Amino acid sequence: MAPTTEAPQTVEWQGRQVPVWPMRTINYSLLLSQDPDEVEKVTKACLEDGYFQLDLNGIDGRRMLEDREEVLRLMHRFFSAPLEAKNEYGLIDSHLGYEPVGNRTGAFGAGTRDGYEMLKVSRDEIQQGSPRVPSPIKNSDDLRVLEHAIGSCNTVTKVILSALSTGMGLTGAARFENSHRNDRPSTTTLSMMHYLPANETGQHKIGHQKHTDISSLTLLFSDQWGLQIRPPGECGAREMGFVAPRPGCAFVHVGDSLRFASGMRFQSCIHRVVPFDPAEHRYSIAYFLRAEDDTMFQDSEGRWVTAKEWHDQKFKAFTDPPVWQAMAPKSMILGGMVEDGADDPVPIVPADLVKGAAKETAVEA
Ligand SMILES: O=C(O)CCC(=O)C(=O)O
Ligand SMILES: [Fe+2]
Repeated sequence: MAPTTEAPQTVEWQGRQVPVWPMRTINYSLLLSQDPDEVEKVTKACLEDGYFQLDLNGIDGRRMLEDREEVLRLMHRFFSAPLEAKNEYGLIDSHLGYEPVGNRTGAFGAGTRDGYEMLKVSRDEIQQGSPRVPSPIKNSDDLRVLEHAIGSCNTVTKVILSALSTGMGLTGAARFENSHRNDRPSTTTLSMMHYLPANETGQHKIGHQKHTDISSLTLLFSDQWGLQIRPPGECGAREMGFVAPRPGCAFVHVGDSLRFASGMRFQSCIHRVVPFDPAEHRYSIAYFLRAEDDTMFQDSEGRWVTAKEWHDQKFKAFTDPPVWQAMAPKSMILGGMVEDGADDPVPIVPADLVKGAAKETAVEA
């Protein structure tokens, strides 16, 4: 592996040095022309790591970056609206609608809840021209912002998917794009997340639980620290470490569906979100490119499932109460990826704001 990042190798978090994992950087403009070296590089990144930084600086990616800025502005406005307005439709479907803080398990496992609110907009609904979005962002300018962003994210992720098909030597109907056609129903969605400061949510509502994504590819934007990953290692995924935000880049990672579609050859990325600075509001945007609903693949337990079934079962595992979640196979939450040791090798030195959460981690480990 050839790491290409200027980020520090460790960073201080909660009183100890935590790794900042190096990773490959893929140039979007080169990928757009299917540059053979870049195709090989992105394929290797998915085979060996399951993630990479996508550099969108330059004429081809700049439009995506501008769309992202517009979405960020819209998010700030939306999330400051009253709860009743944001929750006008509630969670319409698991890939569509509003979820308040605390709907899922939190960053530090059983007994904690998540510390973010989230609005998801379905790509299919945007394409059909009748999206159900809450009134604070329902005017025509806002809908255009969402349409542009979803259009850009769709193009960018399809370019990556196409390079991966080529890199894996797939042809004709076997190419990954053929199970991600725009006119077929899917749970593909744009997800906008707002993590509240830990001192507002309290010590038991923090971050985002450790998981792999349901999706084929996730295109993730955030300027702020907080995302952690466990890179795959020879004896199972290694220690939790941070992903350094990079200007003009998106963090792209492989989710379960593409790992399954690759016959388990691609790595699915184990990640979670923790409060890097417990006093700040954190904003992130994730585009989840998902396979057509009726795509069949063999999951981590060897069962034949459709993309929609995997989506619904795993979403349920994310939102189930801890007792039920503990009964779900571990391969559900982590997509069959294996870990080496606990998330945090030594118990976290408790910072005042997350004292309860740190205790939970120590117990869990
Ligand atoms: O907020 C982030 O940076 C990551 C969110 C995430 O992992 C997810 O929504 O699946
Ligand atoms: Fe995720």
